[in-house]
Amino acid sequence: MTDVSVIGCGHMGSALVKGLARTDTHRVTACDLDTSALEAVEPYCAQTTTDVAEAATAEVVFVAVKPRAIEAVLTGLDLPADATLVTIAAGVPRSFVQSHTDATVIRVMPNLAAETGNMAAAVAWDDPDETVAALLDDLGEWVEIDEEHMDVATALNGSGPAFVYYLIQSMAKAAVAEGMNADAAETLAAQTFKGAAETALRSEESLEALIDAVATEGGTTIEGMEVLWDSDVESVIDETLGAAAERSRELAGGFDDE
Ligand SMILES: NC(=O)C1=CN([C@@H]2O[C@H](COP(=O)(O)OP(=O)(O)OC[C@H]3O[C@@H](n4cnc5c(N)ncnc54)[C@H](O)[C@@H]3O)[C@@H](O)[C@H]2O)C=CC1
Ligand SMILES: O=C(O)[C@@H]1CCC=N1
Repeated sequence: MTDVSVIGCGHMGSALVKGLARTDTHRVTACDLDTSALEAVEPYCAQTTTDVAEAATAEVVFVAVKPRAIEAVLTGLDLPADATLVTIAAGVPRSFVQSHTDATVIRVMPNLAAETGNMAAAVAWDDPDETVAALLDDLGEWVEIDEEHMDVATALNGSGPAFVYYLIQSMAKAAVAEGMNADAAETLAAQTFKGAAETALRSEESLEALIDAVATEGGTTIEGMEVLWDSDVESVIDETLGAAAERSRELAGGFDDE
């Protein structure tokens, strides 16, 4: 049983609390200044508190407040050297967080699918931490990266769910334009993303081979793929991730570690 606290139970913090509640190997303290945020997570955790000192006794402390609020939280958080602080804030360097705490700092870029155990997370740490690795395993899939790639991870898997929702919506809209009922179109589009993602994750085949497997010779898929290959979709996606990554770099510019 790992004692975990989550400071900041808004969109991302509450997803972490709910995701951790899916297994019974954690004792979670949820901390927020906003009592309505705490009420929303109360059924999923051992205790809720508005007092950051109560959250400071956990073995692993997730800080899940907005980047602009992180300095105030760190200043009020007195963690011992044997604690681990996990920072998930976009654009906030690990060195900045480390300069405010004696705890070991691990930087993670998670996403909202933590709530359902389907999170994609990028992790930057000095040394692998088995306890944090086990927590992340419970929340979904994670990969270790160098911190210099955190800006692009923030764009790819942190912001990524929003981009994917947009693509699901676009495919569903196209089906509706062909006359399909909107609910049916959204279910089919979303489930198609889920199924394709599951295959992409589990298959040994390359993505090109997976496309080929769908595209029967003389069939329908190749007609659609020709449109995609001839379009500027790839460069638009490149710009989309580029803009989000650039914003992460801009945010980082507002923090220094002194
Ligand atoms: N929303 C998302 O999809 C993702 C967010 N993140 C990161 O997670 C962090 C939180 O983002 P969101 O959940 O979207 O923001 P949010 O605004 O939904 O939640 C922030 C929460 O922190 C609480 N808070 C503020 N000051 C506090 C304090 N001093 N003590 C305790 N609680 C305090 C607020 O009351 C609020 O409930 C950000 O740093 C963001 O970069 C990372 C990955 C994905
Ligand atoms: O939009 C944001 O800044 C946060 C970080 C990644 C996803 N949401």
